[in-house]
Amino acid sequence: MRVLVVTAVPAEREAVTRGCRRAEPPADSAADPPSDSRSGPPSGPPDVAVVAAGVGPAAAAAGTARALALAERDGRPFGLVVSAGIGGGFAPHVDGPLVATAIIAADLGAQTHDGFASLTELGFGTDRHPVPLALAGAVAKAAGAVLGPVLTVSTATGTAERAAELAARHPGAVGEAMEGFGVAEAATALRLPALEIRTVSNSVGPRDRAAWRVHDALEELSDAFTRIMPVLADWREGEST
Ligand SMILES: O=C(O)c1cccc(C(=O)CC[C@H]2O[C@@H](n3cnc4c(=O)[nH]cnc43)[C@H](O)[C@@H]2O)c1
Repeated sequence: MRVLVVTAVPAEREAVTRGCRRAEPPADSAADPPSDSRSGPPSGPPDVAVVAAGVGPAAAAAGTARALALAERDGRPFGLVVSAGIGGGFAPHVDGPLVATAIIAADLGAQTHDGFASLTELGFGTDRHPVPLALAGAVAKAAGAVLGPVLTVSTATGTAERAAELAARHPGAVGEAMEGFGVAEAATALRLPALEIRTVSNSVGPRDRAAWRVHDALEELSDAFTRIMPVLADWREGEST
């Protein structure tokens, strides 16, 4: 199965690519026969393509849609789409990897007299995409990641008040970034499952660029992909979500 990984910037794409290349192939089927017929023989490493589509949900959606369409045209369709990169963590998740249990557009909607109304609440569509939960759980286990909703914003949070507002609206949210919902929108348009994995570069809250751990987060992103490649290799489209 082909996997499309979409990042925002080239540095994230290169980190993911490094991680994929380091991954050991799954155990040889001759040495380790499958434990049950359902799983079938272990497959080889997944065919992973990594693209840097740009920062923000619109660039992410456009870049994902383009990559998916070209693959369809070439007769080499993708079976899974992953939004990956650095992101902000909601306390206490202030470092390490995060895997989305839902991909939520947190500022897609309208300001009303009663506060923010999401696209879903307005009746104009959806503000959230589900993920294949069994796969997300297996990916999180392999990566040592925290599971929870990951928010997509067009405006990165820069105050404690905004962080608290988002956390109150989305109980259990573990992270914030700017591309996941765009990637998931494009994947959903082609009826493909989507995941989001982030490694925390900063805490969601007061703007403090000096406190960002971008290099560490990129190294952790690379390591996460080394760890999850065997999981992606053995996942079959249409498996229980
Ligand atoms: O200049 C700032 O204060 C600032 C604060 C948060 C994010 C940015 C970005 O330009 C984000 C660009 C890029 O990184 C991802 N990212 C990383 N941390 C966060 C975050 O806390 N909130 C949203 N996005 C974040 C994001 O996915 C973008 O690709 C600048």
